[in-house]
Amino acid sequence: MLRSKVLIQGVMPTMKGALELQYMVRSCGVVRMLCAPNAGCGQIVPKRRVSSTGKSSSKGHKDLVCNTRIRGIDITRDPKLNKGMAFTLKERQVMGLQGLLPPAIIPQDQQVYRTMQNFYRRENDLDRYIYLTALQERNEKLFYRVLTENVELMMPVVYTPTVGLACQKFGLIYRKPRGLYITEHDKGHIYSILCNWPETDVKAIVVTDGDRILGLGDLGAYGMGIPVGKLSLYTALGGIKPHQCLPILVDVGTNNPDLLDDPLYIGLKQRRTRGDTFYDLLDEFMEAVVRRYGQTCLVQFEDFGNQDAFTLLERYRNRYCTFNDDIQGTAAVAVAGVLASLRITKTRLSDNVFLFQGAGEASIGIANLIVMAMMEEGTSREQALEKIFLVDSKGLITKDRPSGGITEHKAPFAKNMQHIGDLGQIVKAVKPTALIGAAAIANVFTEDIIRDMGSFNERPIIFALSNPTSSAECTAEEAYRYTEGRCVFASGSPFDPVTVDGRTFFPGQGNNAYIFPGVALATIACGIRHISDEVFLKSAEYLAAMVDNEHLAEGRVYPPLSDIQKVSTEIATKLAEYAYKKGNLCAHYPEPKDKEAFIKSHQYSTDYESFLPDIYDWPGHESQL
Ligand SMILES: O=C([O-])CC(=O)C(=O)O
Ligand SMILES: [Mg+2]
Repeated sequence: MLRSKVLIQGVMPTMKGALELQYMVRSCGVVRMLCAPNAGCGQIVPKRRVSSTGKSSSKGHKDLVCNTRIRGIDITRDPKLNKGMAFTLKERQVMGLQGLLPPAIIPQDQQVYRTMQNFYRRENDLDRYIYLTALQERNEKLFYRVLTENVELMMPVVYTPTVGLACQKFGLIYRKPRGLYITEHDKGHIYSILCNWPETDVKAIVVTDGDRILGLGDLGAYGMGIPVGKLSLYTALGGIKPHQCLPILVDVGTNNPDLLDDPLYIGLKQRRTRGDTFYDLLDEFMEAVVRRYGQTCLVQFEDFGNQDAFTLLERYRNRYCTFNDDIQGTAAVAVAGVLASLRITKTRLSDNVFLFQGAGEASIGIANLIVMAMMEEGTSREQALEKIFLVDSKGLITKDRPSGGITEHKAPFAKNMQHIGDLGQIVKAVKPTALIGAAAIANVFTEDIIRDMGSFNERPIIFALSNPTSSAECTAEEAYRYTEGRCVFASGSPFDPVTVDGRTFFPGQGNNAYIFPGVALATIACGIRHISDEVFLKSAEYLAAMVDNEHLAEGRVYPPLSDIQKVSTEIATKLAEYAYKKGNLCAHYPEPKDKEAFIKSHQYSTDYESFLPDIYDWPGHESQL
């Protein structure tokens, strides 16, 4: 192989450093200056990360982000490589970018400023969603920098509630393919479709079939917005590297008549295929994931229909590395909120009586985790089940309910009492200490119901968990106002602070976003093979312990959203400690001593990589030149 020293010619006088730049050229003429002598093909080895403030940062690993043969305009078209106008003069010269960019060199800090200006100029959240999506597709590092620095402002845009609207309008706002679409016609070829995905280092997949998108129902292929949004939070909150994340939509049709008639619909125009054909397709999918990405590739199931969600979780939980966010993630965040509430109500968990409006994925998931937590307190399973009441579309779940419809998941909670249909009457009969809504029936917590909760309890717990905001069981304002500010409130979608009688309350957002990024980060870092319910109970306990007394005094049962990245890292660290202590949970050994440093070493950095490391810093460079 011919290697020679090359001097860059014809650069501006200010770039004296560039004139001295030496790099290697292969006989074929392809510039190799980005590869360290021992690096694998295409691997950037930056000398160090330089943050926008000019400080070196040790956060994050070096990433396999760049095919070094990409040059010129193609670099600016690759969101993983593109830095916009932040490319330095040296980089522009060496990488064939001169003339393709305006002459100004604009560092990332200034790009952030410009991005924020553009963000604020948009008139509504859907436009802001479209703007941020375009940024993500143009300059990934900049997108994650603005998102991580403005979580409170932007999470409601890239995630709940706006992502719900974005899914509803997906046909209209669709620009570019993001993620993989697998249809039932791909049966027998799913592995080769996974091979079409350009990244080989995928560690986490979020998959949906679009059957129950948030509380909005069947949105079919428009549901792709959900895996995309969830995985944006994997990176923004958990620090999981974007190239390790893969959003997938499994399209087996939709039963939504509006979509079947919609000329903009992007999915298969057919009614949903269910039953064995559907399960066989999912079986092939899971096998293909393992074949392509290995056994420790995490698969998060999201927004599947109720029955399928339970069936698939049972089918795969002990065979693959998987969890269902709507059952287990939501359960953990709700239980965390309840555990924190107990410090306000000054009760034990087992002293409480829970009434769930809804008996679907979320309610059953939460109810089961509460049973586990009560058993940890020393209560028997039978006694714990007695304290939990479920209401579904046919009313209270009782043993000999005339209307039936009691599935195996609801059955353990069925009560030996007379059947009551109306929620208001059920609340009066049961007198719960905690009322939890998760059935996406908007405004079902009426003024009377909320007032009743306030009359039975000094500090009633009221959680309106349904998403998006339009599906919430009541607003934060209603809950606080009708209980004279005495309730402990949380909701699935964000609500603004509420002032009642001169006191301001900060409603907590009991959204699984407090849980899944941390669980995913620990799973990926440690190679946790199977994610047990205990992992979620532990996560709930860790999260509840992060709520300090000042927060509780303001009515918050979760740490402030502005701390959610810290929370995710801490949950991941504690889970790593737990998983290694348990002994057989992890695939990745040897066990790291400092779990926090270990977890952090897996996290993404939003700092731009330097494309021109100083080759003099490469060990052994002298012998290469
Ligand atoms: O996405 C969210 O905001 C929470 C969630 O999983 C759901 O509501 O299905
Ligand atoms: Mg969900």
